[in-house]
Amino acid sequence: MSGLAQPTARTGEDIMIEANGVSKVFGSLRALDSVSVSARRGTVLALLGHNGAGKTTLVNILTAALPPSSGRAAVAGFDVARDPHEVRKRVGLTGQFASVDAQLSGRDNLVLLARLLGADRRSARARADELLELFGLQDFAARRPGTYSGGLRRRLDLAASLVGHPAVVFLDEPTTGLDPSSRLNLWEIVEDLVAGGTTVLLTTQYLDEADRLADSIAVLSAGAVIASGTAAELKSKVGQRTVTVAPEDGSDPAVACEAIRRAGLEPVVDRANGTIVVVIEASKDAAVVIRALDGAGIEITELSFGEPTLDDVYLTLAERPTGFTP
Ligand SMILES: Nc1ncnc2c1ncn2[C@@H]1O[C@H](COP(=O)(O)OP(=O)(O)OP(=O)(O)O)[C@@H](O)[C@H]1O
Repeated sequence: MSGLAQPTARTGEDIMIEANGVSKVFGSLRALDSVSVSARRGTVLALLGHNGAGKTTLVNILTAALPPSSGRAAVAGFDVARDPHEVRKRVGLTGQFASVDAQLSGRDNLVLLARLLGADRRSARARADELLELFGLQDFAARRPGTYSGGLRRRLDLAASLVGHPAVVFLDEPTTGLDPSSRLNLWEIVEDLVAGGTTVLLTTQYLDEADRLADSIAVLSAGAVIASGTAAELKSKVGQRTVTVAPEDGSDPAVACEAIRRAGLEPVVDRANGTIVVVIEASKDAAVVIRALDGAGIEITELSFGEPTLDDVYLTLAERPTGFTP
């Protein structure tokens, strides 16, 4: 009789996902061109890119479903080309739930998956119940997945991918089509999972999702990584932080601008909104603007900060085919 073993990474392994100069060629098409990405244990790596950028191909290589044409990829310290079985034992893939039995209840499906992974009946039931509780699915355990809402199906799908205690989970667009509260619920589940040491590779079209969940982001375009880093690093590459002030009605914008300039910053007047926009390097520069206007006797009726968003990053960096809508 056996339970579900937790396959471990190679001893001391901290980099759980690594692609090094990975290329993939399909006939005359170079789907991946020398892609390098990595993720440490217990972190989320997000892959962003338009349709056809190469995300699925990279995921297929990292899950040992497809061999790279050249370059090296490893998961949990095991090379995908040399040790594909070891890799497959350690990865969880969402989107797999469609392949299980539609006639079985949610719980019985999880039990069946655990049995297929070699657990005895008792351990399989225990693992199913553990996951049902973790995902708040106890009340739906006896129902068939076909009767579930979209949000419940995604949760069951994610639960199914975790049956074998994978060290690395691949989430392919996990919240597409979900309502805001179901998205939030799934994000919290992913955050708990990562806090527990699981490493996640997330592909998403939602930049707010990458912003919230990802420790690092790689932007893929036409098979190549065109930018990578934390969300903050990517934002600072493409955009500037600004502070926008609205001086009181009737005040002369030229006087306000002169005061800001004397304080060492460069203002721009937005005539359409009657506001003044100042590019700032640090939060303390906002105080400089306020003090400068106060010193000139100008009241401020509105004050706001502008941060570049990941949308700015994506739209600036990613090469977009005609007709593509992010
Ligand atoms: N088995 C294959 N044979 C030939 N070409 C392929 C194969 N798989 C993928 N491609 C091509 O490789 C390129 C990258 O495809 P891939 O599916 O990796 O992109 P993607 O970023 O995952 O896109 P999507 O968001 O649409 O899933 C595309 O041009 C695609 O048509």
